[in-house]
Formats: sequence, structure tokens, C-alpha cells
Amino acid sequence: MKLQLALDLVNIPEGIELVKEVQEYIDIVEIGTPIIIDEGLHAVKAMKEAFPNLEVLADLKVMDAGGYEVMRASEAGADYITILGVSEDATITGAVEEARKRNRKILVDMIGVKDLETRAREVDALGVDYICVHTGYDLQAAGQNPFDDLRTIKRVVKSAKTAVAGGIKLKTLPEVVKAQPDIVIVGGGITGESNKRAVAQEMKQLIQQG
Ligand SMILES: O=C(CO)[C@H](O)[C@H](O)COP(=O)(O)O
Repeated sequence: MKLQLALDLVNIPEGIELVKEVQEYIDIVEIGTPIIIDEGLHAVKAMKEAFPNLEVLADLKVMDAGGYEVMRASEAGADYITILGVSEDATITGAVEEARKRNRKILVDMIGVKDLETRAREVDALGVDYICVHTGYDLQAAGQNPFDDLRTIKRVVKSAKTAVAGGIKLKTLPEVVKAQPDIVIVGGGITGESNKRAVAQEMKQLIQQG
């Protein structure tokens, strides 16, 4: 099980400083959608150059032109690129084909998918690397979490690995770990804490004990 740190509300220098604090305890750095909107794929390149030993995920949330977007993110150094599960099968297939050529991984974000079981089975059959359940900020604000959805995909997905995101904190991590996803994605649960290093260390321990 890998721990992915999601960076969303920082600029590139702030992101690099933050990763310096926790780098021993994380496996993947996510360049979040808000950073890519502000700074472009340059942020992916800068993070990969600063931390060549960490994997980098570009949270592009691609919805169209999957092959092209994956090509651009791969050129910037992304190891993982996110595609939306609600996009067309052709978009996901294009992304998967491009990722295969470049030895990158596709993580499909199921945010906004209404029939999770059906779409998870379909997306799994398209040969994606990861299927991720994700409660976005707007539904977190309404009190929702991704834990039931994680159990659903663990039950129906046969080939892809699984990931989970959306408001995960140190207190709720044990419930997530129990479901055994392949990647646990944590943003505010680390970046919003005053002692980020200590929280990341404890999270890593919980994951390793898993
Ligand atoms: O992709 C995102 C928002 O769309 C976030 O990166 C993801 O939800 C993780 O952050 P947090 O743990 O703060 O919810």
C-alpha cells in the first residue's frame, strides 16, 4: 500500500518545502488540479527534478483527448496521470495506450460516477492501472466520505489496482487501511496539520502495519 501526498493549495516553492518535510514517509507526490491550473505542467517537472526518487502524479482529471494529455504529462515527468471515469471509453483507451508506450500509469478517478459498480467493471475491462474512488471537496463539505465506495470497488474490480481519496485523516486512516487499497491519497490530512512530518510518519506506520 502506497501513501500519496496530494498538494493542492500551494505554489511550486511551497510544495517543494512541504515535500522536504515528509519525503521519507510518502511514496507518491500528487500535483493537484489547482496547482496545474495555476502553474501548468511545469509544476510536475519541477517536483520530479527536486525529488527524483519519488513518484509524481499529475492530477489532470482528463476528460477528452486522453492520448494527447497523457503524452504531455509524461513529457513533463509524471509517473501517473488521472483520467475521469465519467469520460468516454475512447478517451480512457487512448490514455491507456499512450501510457503503455511511455511506461506510465493511468489512474481513473471515479468522482461524479453515479453507478459505481457498473462503471468500475467497465473501466476495469479497459485495462487501466488504478481505479480510484474519490469524494471531492464539495461532497466532503456535505459530510460524505469515500469509505463505502472503496469497499464497493474492492469487491467488483478484478484487474486494476485500487486507490482512495477524499478527506482522509489520521483518525479515519485505520478504516481505510482495513479495506486494503493499493494507494491511499491524503491532502489536507497532512498539509493542514501543524506537525506534518509527525502525521505523515504515523500514517506511514499505520499503512505498513496494514
Ligand atoms: O483531488 C483532490 C480534490 O479534487 C484532492 O487532491 C484529494 O481529494 C485529496 O485531498 P484531501 O485529502 O484534502 O481531500
